[in-house]
Amino acid sequence: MSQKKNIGIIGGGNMGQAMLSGFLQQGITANTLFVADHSANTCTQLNRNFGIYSATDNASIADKADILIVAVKPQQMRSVLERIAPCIVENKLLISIAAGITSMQIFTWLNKPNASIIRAMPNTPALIGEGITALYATPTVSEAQQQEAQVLLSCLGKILWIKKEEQMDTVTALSGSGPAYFFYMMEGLITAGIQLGLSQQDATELTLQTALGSIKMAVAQTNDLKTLREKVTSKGGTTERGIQTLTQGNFLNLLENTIAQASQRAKELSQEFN
Ligand SMILES: NC(=O)C1=CN([C@@H]2O[C@H](COP(=O)(O)OP(=O)(O)OC[C@H]3O[C@@H](n4cnc5c(N)ncnc54)[C@H](O)[C@@H]3O)[C@@H](O)[C@H]2O)C=CC1
Ligand SMILES: O=C(O)[C@@H]1CCC=N1
Repeated sequence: MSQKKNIGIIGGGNMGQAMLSGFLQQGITANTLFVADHSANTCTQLNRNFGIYSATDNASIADKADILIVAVKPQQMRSVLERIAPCIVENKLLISIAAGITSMQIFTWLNKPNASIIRAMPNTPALIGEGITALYATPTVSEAQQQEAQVLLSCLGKILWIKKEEQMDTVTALSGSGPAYFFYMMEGLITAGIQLGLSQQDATELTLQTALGSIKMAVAQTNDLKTLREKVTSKGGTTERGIQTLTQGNFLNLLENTIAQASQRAKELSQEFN
């Protein structure tokens, strides 16, 4: 991707670094990427590992950036935004990836009702360009800025625009947190395989390739998910017994509750750090 805008990221942690990797892999040049992190150690590592400019002073990075991504924890959002507010001049696009924190809170903490704010919810597969980022643009964001955000964040994988901001909490619970659920499930399958006599190496290879193959079939959409499941499930066979066990354990209910609870937590984060 070729672009001339300066991209700033405040917060060079897990998600900040996943985004940085995605940008660099897609050809955004290191001399247009600037990261602020309050840890001097992190700044040194970012500079060494990614060859980008990094500093502990948020305002200096906010000043340099045409597009500023704020990637600190929800609990740090208020103090970070209040301090960088003078740097958020007209035409600068601010993208927040913080779970739960609403655009209303961002406008209030910046004390800039006309600032251009986009809320984004990426996920860690951004690291390898296989993420999905949901985006919500506030009414102050121009068409051109939406396009800029879309082009930039497409470096991380797919993009999905959301029209209603309240849906961002569900999105956060589903795709923001989602990689953790898949990793957890794979951890569990590997452990089960080992407990039933497989070596760690064999259980891992069987689990990961099965996950990869299943995902590829699901994405190919030659059949819907139910049909794909039914094609594995022989009558009176092994899968049927396995699925029965999941059903008896209320697996689908558990998943529904998982997303509901994670979404509820996003709402709480917003209230806690108001
Ligand atoms: N980790 C994930 O999978 C995802 C995280 N998010 C959101 O991204 C944000 C960051 O999450 P993570 O990267 O997981 O957290 P993290 O803790 O790994 O990274 C946060 C970084 O911010 C730095 N930091 C803390 N206070 C700061 C300050 N005042 N000024 C500058 N830097 C500061 C920390 O040193 C740290 O490197 C959160 O708001 C989270 O909701 C969104 C989508 C996915
Ligand atoms: O767990 C969290 O709060 C963040 C938001 C989505 C993924 N990680």
